[in-house]
Amino acid sequence: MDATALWQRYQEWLYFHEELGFYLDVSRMRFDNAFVEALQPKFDKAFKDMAELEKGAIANPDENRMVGHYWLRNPDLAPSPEVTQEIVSVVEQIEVFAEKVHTGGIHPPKAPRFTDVISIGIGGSALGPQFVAQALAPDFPPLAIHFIDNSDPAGIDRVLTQLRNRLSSTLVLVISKSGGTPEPRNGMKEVKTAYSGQNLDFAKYAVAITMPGSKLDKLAESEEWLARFSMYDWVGGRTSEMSTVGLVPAALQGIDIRAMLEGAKIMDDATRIPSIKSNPAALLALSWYFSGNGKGEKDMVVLPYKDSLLLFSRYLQQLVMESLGKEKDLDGNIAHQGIAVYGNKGSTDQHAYVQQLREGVPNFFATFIEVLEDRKGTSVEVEAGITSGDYLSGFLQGTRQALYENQRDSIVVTIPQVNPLTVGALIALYERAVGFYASLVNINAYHQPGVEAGKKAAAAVLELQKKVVEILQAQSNPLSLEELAQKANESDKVESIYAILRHLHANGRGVVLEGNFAQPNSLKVSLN
Ligand SMILES: O=P(O)(O)OC[C@H]1O[C@H](O)[C@H](O)[C@@H](O)[C@@H]1O
Repeated sequence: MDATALWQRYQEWLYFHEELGFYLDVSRMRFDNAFVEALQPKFDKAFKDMAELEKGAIANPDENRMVGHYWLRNPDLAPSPEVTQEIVSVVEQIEVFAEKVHTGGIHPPKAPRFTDVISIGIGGSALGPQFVAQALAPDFPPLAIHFIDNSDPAGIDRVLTQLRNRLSSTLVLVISKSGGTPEPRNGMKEVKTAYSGQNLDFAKYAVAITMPGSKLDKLAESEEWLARFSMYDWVGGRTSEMSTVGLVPAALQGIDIRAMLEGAKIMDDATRIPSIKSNPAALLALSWYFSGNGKGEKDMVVLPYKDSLLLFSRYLQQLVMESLGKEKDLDGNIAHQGIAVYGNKGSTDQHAYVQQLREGVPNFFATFIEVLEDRKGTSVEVEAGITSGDYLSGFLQGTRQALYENQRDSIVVTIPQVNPLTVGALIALYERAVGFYASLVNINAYHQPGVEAGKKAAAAVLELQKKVVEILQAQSNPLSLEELAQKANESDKVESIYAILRHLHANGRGVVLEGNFAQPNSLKVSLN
C-alpha cells in the first residue's frame, strides 16, 4: 500500500474518544473489508452475549457465577438494588478507611501514622495493584507500598528486611478472593512471624480483602484484624482491579480511585456500542482474531512507551492468557485457544528483542501504547530543537514503521497522559476486548480449570514429602532412593522423591545425601 492509501486507511479506521482523549489505530493490521464483513455475524453474537452478561446472566457456567466487574464502575447496572447499594457503600468505606489512615485517625499502636503498606496476594490479587502502583502512585505517597506475591522465602525476606525499622508503622493487606490460596497464606504467616518477632500485635496492623466466609475472612474475624473488606464472588480475580482488591491499595497510596472508576465507566460505555468500527474493544478483538486466525497463532507483544506503564503487559498476561487459554470451547470440543502476551516497554525493548520482531520469526503482532504528554513541565533540549520525549515518540513511530515494512502488523493505543482516568479506561478496554474475543472463538473467558491441575500436583508433592520424612525418621540405615520409594509405596515417584530430598538437603533440613550427585541412583539418604 502506498503512503497516500495508508494515510487514507489510517483515517478510515481511526477511533477517537473525545472525553478520554483516547485514540486507537488498527490501520497497520492488514485485514480487508471482506474479512470484517465475514466476522460480522460472530460480532453480532458477541455484542448480544455481552449485553446478557451485563444483565447478570450466568456467564461463567462452570462455576455457576455471574460476571459483574462492569457493575463496579456503574453500580446502577447491577442486577438488584442490594448489589447496587453494596457496591456504592464499599467504595465509600474504602475512602473513609484510607482517609483515616492518612490522617492518623487509624494508626498503629506504637506510632502516630502508618508509613508503609505490605500487600500480600498473587495473580489477580497482585497484578492489578502492582500495575496501578507503578502507573499512578505519587512520587511521595502517603503510604509506600511493598508487594509479597510469591512463596519465595528470599523474596519475602527482602521486603521484611527493608522494612525492619518501620514494621511498627507498616499496614498489611492480605488479599485473596478465595481466601485459601497457599502463597498469600504463606506470606501472611511469614509476615505475622516477623511482627511477633518485634513484639507487635499483628492483628492491629492487618487488613483482609476476601470473600465473606472464606478461611481468610474467618481468621481475620476471629483474630479481630484492623479491618475486613469484602470481595464479590461475581468478580473474577483477573478483573478485580476496580473491586476492593485494587481500590484499597490504590486509595492507601493516595490514588484517585473515583477517577479510575470513572475512566473505566466511560470506556465501558464506549465499548457497549454494538458496532465494530465505533467500538474500540471490538476493534481490538477483531485485530487479534485477524492476526492469529482466531486460533492465537500470533503472540501479542505489548510495548508501552512510558516507564510508568511497564507492568501493563504483565497485567495483561493474566487477563488475556488466563481468560483465553482454554482447552475446550463452550460446546466441549477441543479448541486449544489462547493468545500469548509479553512485553515490557519502549524504547528499552528496542535494545533487547525488537531485532527478532523486525527480522525473525513473524509470529506476533505488536501493540504500541503511546502517551502524548512527555512530562509535567517543560523539557530540556538534548540537541537543537529536540527533547528526550521527541526521541521516545520518534522511536515509537520508527519501530512501528520498520515493523510494517517487514509485514509485521501493529496496533497503536494513544492516551493523553498516564492518570487514574486513562488507566481505568485501559483496564476496561482490555477486559471488554477479552470478553468479545472469547465470544468470537466460543470459549468461557471467566474460569481457569487448568490452574487447578498444578495446585493439586503441588499439594501431592507436599504430602509425599511428609510421608518420606516420616519413613526416614523411623529408619536407622541409609536408604537408596528406590528403597525409600518402595517403602513409601510410591515406586513411580522416585524422581519426585529425589527432588524433595535434594531440596531439603540444600536447606539444612536434616536430610543427608551421600554418593555421586551426578548419578542420583547412587545416592543414599538418611536423617542426621
Ligand atoms: O485471590 P485468590 O483467590 O488468592 O486467587 C489468586 C489467583 O489464584 C489462582 O491461581 C487463579 O488462577 C487466579 O485467577 C487468581 O487470581
